[in-house]
Parts: sequence; structure tokens; C-alpha cells
Amino acid sequence: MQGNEPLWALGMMSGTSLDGVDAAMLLSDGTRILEFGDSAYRAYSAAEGAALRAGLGLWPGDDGVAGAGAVIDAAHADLAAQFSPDLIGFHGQTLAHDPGGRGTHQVGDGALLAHSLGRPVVWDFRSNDVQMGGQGAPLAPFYHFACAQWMGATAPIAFLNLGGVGNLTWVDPTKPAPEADGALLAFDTGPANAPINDLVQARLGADMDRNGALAAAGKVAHSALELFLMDPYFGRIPPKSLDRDAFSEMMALVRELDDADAAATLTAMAAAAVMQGISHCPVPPTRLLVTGGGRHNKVMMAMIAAGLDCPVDPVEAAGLDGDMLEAQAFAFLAIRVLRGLPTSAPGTTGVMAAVGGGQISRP
Ligand SMILES: Nc1ncnc2c1ncn2[C@@H]1O[C@H](COP(=O)(O)OP(=O)(O)OP(=O)(O)O)[C@@H](O)[C@H]1O
Ligand SMILES: CC(=O)N[C@H]1[C@@H]2OC[C@@H](O2)[C@@H](O)[C@@H]1O[C@H](C)C(=O)O
Repeated sequence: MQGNEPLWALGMMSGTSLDGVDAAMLLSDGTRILEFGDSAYRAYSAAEGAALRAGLGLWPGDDGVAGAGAVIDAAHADLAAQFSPDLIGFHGQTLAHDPGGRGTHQVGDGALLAHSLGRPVVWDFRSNDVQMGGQGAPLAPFYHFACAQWMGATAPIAFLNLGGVGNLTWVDPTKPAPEADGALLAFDTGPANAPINDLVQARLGADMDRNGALAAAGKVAHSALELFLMDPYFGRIPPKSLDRDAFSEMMALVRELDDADAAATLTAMAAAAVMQGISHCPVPPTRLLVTGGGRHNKVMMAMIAAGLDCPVDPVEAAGLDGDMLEAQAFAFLAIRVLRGLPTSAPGTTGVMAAVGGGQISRP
């Protein structure tokens, strides 16, 4: 597997929403997207989800980490068994993220997976970046650069992932490589779906505000929104990243509101955080392409579009798959790690210099 011949990699990602694992095949030489392959999703059972939630905030060695790790290892082995990749990119599950302090913690044992599947596995993508002074996140931006080139973009565009947390990547596709100076600027914008999910879970026992229906029936509480926007995170110069629950105190701002107004206000907060993020871009993007589950939230999408001067579309408008983009990103990054290419740069994570992350485990 040396040289630069294209490889079929399987990328697997379990995101902050803790709903399940996405897996996607990608053919790439580590710089270009050559072909998209099959993809699959495996939902966590209620018991698996509970074990993962119990692990949130835990660090290596803490009680409860092994249980969460076992769920991740079994679910990923189960899902990967239906594919025949040359190699696997295994993100695992982030349990805790504190890049300026204790580091970043993903569970998932790549050596075990390599052994059980009989294929090379690239994993532990974030630690090296944090050790080199970076945020360890976001890591999808190098893949976003490849997506922009695959689309034939000729002017700066931005990708927005609306997952549990939101993250934005500004791309200048005219630069020669993702690690080139000025090619990328990336950072977490703020909370996106996680607080909305937490609200509807606590009040209505629901998983999500499907399509933004509840928010559509409510009014935004502007005083709460203004208080939220006073958080110093929004003024901080990127790169910057967030733990899933970094904004948990925002729930207090909507406590007195009825369900619909609370949902509308949390949705407006997520959208306003994106606007704040866009203001940090070197030049405004000519197009904003949205990935992640939040692209289905019509209210959130409309609020974002209303605040920007450029078209705002789901990534499907550009021929990409918004459910699988992050899984594809870890397939792409796995090939880069195998080839010794960097996976993050000062503009994406704040790392001192472009660096490759990830351990390689062979069967
Ligand atoms: N139809 C829908 N309407 C509204 N919201 C939706 C819809 N579908 C998904 N979502 C939201 O998107 C979330 C899942 O998004 P996604 O799968 O992108 O998150 P993730 O990958 O786990 O998170 P992250 O990218 O932060 O790691 C759901 O929990 C829900 O809040
Ligand atoms: C530490 C961590 O797991 N961060 C995730 C999380 O989910 C979204 C956002 O916060 C982003 O920073 C990152 O994931 C994506 C896939 C990334 O690294 O690009």
C-alpha cells in the first residue's frame, strides 16, 4: 500500500449526538476524491446510547470508560463487517474535549478493530494535534478542501456542519493544498442541535425538533439571545473548538419560556452563532453548504440564510452526501495518515505547523 495509487478507505464516525455510527467508502489518493462508495448507518440501541451518555465527560482510566469503549468497539466492528476496504479510518467517540487542559479523549480501540477485521486501521486522529498545541478539532476541513476542488469551486466557499455542535470551514479552493497558507480557516461556531435535543428530550421525551416544527410555532426571546451572544467565545479569534456541553448554561436562558418559544430561541442561538462565525472569515464565502442533521431543520436553515448575503444550501445541492460527509472525511484522513500527509494546519486547529494525526494499527 505504498506509492500514491488510489485506495478504498472506509471511514467511520460516531458524532456528538450519540445516535449511531456512520460508515462510508471513499476512493482517494489522499489528495483528491476519485469516487464515492457505499455507505451505511448503525443506530445505537437504547442500552448502548445510555452507556455512551454515561461516559460523557470521562477521561482515560475513569470508571465507566471501559463500558463506553466496549459499545463503540462492538458497534463499529459490526458495521464494518459488511465492507471490504483497503483500510479503515476509525474516529471513535469523543467522551471529553479540553484541548487547553486535559487534552481530548476518544474511545475506540483501533488495534482491536484491526485484529478483528484483518485490515489496517487508522485511529486516534486528534491526540497528536493537541500535543502540538492545536485544538484537535475540527478535522473535517482537509476533506472540505478536497470537496471544494471536486466541485470545481473557483472562489471561497464555506462548509457548515450542523451536528450536536456547529463547525464552519472556510475554503479558498484556488490554493494548491489544504495545508497551504490561507487555504483554510476552521472552527466550531457554537452549540447547534445538542441544546435543542436536550430541551425536547427533557420536556417532551422527543429525540429532536423534527424539521424545526416546534421552533416554527414559537417566538424568539431576543433578550435571551442577546445574553447568549455576550459569551466571550464568539469574539475569540479562530481556530477554536468546543466540548459538547460547553454551553450547557444556555438552557437556563430559556427555562421560563414555553416549549415552542424555547425551541425557537435555542434555534436562533445556533443560527446567530453561525453568523458570528462567518464574521471571522477572511472574506465572505460566495456560498454556504450545510451538512449534518441540522440541515433538515427548516427554521434553523431559514434563520441562517436570512443573516447572510450568499446562497445557503444543503451540501446535496453540490452533489455531496450530508449524512456521510464526516464519515467520508475520516476515510480521506486515514489515507492521508497512511501516506504521511498532514491532516491539520494552523488555520484549521491552531496547531503550530501542519501535522499528521493518527495511529496506524495493522492486523
Ligand atoms: N429532520 C430533522 N429535523 C431537525 N433536526 C434534525 C433532523 N434530522 C437530524 N436532525 C438533528 O441533527 C442531529 C444529528 O446530526 P448529526 O448526525 O449531523 O450529528 P453528529 O454527527 O452526531 O454531531 P457532530 O457533527 O456534532 O459530531 C439530530 O440529533 C437532530 O438534532
Ligand atoms: C472533539 C470532537 O470530537 N469534536 C467534533 C464535534 O462534532 C462537531 C464538532 O464538534 C467538530 O469539532 C468535531 O467533529 C468533526 C467531525 C471534525 O472534527 O471535523
